[in-house]
Amino acid sequence: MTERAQLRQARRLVIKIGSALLTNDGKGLDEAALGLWVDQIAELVDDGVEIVIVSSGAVAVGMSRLGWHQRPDQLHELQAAAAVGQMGLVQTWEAQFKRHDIHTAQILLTHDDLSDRKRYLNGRSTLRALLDVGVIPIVNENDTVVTDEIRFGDNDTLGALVTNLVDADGLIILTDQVGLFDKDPRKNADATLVTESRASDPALDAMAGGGAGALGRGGMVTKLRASRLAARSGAFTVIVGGRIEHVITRLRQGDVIGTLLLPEQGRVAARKQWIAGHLQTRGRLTLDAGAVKGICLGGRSLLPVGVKAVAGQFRRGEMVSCVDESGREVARGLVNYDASEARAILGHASSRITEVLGYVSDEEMIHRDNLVIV
Ligand SMILES: Nc1ncnc2c1ncn2[C@@H]1O[C@H](COP(=O)(O)OP(=O)(O)O)[C@@H](O)[C@H]1O
Ligand SMILES: N[C@@H](CCC(=O)OP(=O)(O)O)C(=O)O
Repeated sequence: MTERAQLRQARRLVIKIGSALLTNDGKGLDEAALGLWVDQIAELVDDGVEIVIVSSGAVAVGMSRLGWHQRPDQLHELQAAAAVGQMGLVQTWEAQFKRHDIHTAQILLTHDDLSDRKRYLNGRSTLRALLDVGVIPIVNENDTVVTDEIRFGDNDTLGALVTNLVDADGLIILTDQVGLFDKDPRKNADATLVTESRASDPALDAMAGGGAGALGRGGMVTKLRASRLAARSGAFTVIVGGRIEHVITRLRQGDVIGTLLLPEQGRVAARKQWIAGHLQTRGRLTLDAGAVKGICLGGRSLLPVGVKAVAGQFRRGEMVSCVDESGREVARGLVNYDASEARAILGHASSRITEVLGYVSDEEMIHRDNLVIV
């Protein structure tokens, strides 16, 4: 498979759109451009792709609504502008998606939300619940409450953290340049486009050092850093020009536009490493000998039939420890059922889950992609 085919196969994508692009370089919200992206995103949704949008532009839209021509230095003025602009931003997203009968939801996050374990999990469940019912979350930083120290600093990082959070296949960063160049194209006429690279390649650091535009905050440095963060959960990143005609549709078709930055490891390996490193266990499943053998030696998923006991209180998607009958931990993984459901279906064949619970979420108690053997 060529690397661009990953875009054709993606089932869940995060699309981040920068301020300069959304506001047509500060001339107010570019509703026409936004409408064109929405049309293309609606096609992806039709195709079964789940989409999360990370939309910058609150400060820029607020500035334009308030008639401010220069980005203020004072934090409280920035926050005020963001509060005004966020209204315009979400109204526009909502109205544009309504044309396609697609609902949107506003999600405002701070760095604190993603570093606090409970809020992280809550944020994750909310986002997943929205995706499950076909709603498109429109995410931005919660500019009203953040202070200097806890600011993400830029929405590129937020986009990558959301990519990790929802376990997306990829992050698409739409910006005002057609992609990452080997030097800042606004200052160097001979700059050439990088079409594909490993996100981890150190040679990229020197290329991205050119600073940001007047409205954007991060420039390419934060986009590169975002691609490395996204790579931690095995996701690819594309940095691409949002003004390229049919940009999202063309990316989906596998066209070579923009800069594709690839993770070092395959998705499953990276995701397992990320799971192992990031999550604490919330409960314990005791497995019978057959299940231990199946998951440790056979690389199988854990089915309810192999579970003998359930301890602790956990929700769907949380991390549990799997122990053998002597209590020795053999694996950890993200469980598909909450604790009470798991207690109800333990020991049962997967074909009986509907009979026992009245519904079935997944055949597996823990899917093999979400299991780490310890
Ligand atoms: N190597 C590079 N390739 C492309 N753009 C670069 C590079 N170095 C710096 N830049 C600058 O990064 C800007 C995009 O970042 P930014 O202004 O933060 O946009 P956004 O609002 O989309 O996040 C470009 O306008 C460009 O001037
Ligand atoms: N939360 C801010 C984000 C600013 C920001 O990161 O902008 P950008 O570098 O254009 O993605 C806003 O909405 O204005």
